[in-house]
Amino acid sequence: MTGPGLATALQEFAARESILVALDFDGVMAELVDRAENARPLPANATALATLAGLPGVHTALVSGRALESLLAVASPPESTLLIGSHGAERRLGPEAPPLELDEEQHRALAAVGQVLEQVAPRYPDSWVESKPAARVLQVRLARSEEARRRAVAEAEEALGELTGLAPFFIGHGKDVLEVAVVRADKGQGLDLLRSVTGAEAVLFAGDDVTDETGFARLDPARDVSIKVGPGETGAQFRIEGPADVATVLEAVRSWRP
Ligand SMILES: O=P(O)(O)OC[C@H]1O[C@H](O[C@H]2O[C@H](CO)[C@@H](O)[C@H](O)[C@H]2O)[C@H](O)[C@@H](O)[C@@H]1O
Repeated sequence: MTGPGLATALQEFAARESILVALDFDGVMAELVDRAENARPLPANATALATLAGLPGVHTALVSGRALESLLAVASPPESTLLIGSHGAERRLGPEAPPLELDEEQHRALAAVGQVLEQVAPRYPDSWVESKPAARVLQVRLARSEEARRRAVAEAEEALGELTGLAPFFIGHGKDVLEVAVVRADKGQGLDLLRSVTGAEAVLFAGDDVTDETGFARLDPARDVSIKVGPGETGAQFRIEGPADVATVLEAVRSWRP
């Protein structure tokens, strides 16, 4: 899995009385796939998460850019697992998840953004637009070439730049996606919220995408553990190769629980 540095950090983390294990979904719990609705957690990751979720003093969470509804559908998380969706804009911290409410101006901005992306997508075969409660996402993973993916995103950004007179919207880049949200949220805020509602002494967070960097930045290396999954620049302390290594990390935490 890991170097000795990560093994030691996990052992120290697991020894704390109350811990939060928070995981990104796509590219961490699940391998990336062409269509978002087809992603599923690797069975070993799902089992390891469920085992941790049942231990005293262990809080578990999924912290995802997905809409909460989509996260629930693909992840089938344990009942007690806290959920952060839409990069922090949606939460399920108990049996009920309060619906995300947009004001009229935000609805108008979301519709305009959606229209722009819907105009760009057909020019790049097999690109499509995903709808989320507070965002629209141009999905270009299946576009013909790297150049086509780059052009689709650049074209969308240029057209978005011409929109005026709307409520603010926020552009984010993920893996083969351009995401435009009308609610400002990030995974760092999501982790802060989870830390405060759980009262956990220490937090482990694993993520694979640029959007996870705000989460890594919120962690304190003296007590928390941040893990980048896969390649790419990162501010995380540790790195593992891919989703297939996640279960090993979770099992290590379980094995060192007092
Ligand atoms: O924060 P995450 O849980 O990693 O969610 C981020 C985005 O996940 C989805 O897109 C990504 O996964 C898809 C399925 O593997 C893949 O096809 C796509 O290229 C990836 O970017 C989701 O569709 C987005 O809305 C999320 O923001």
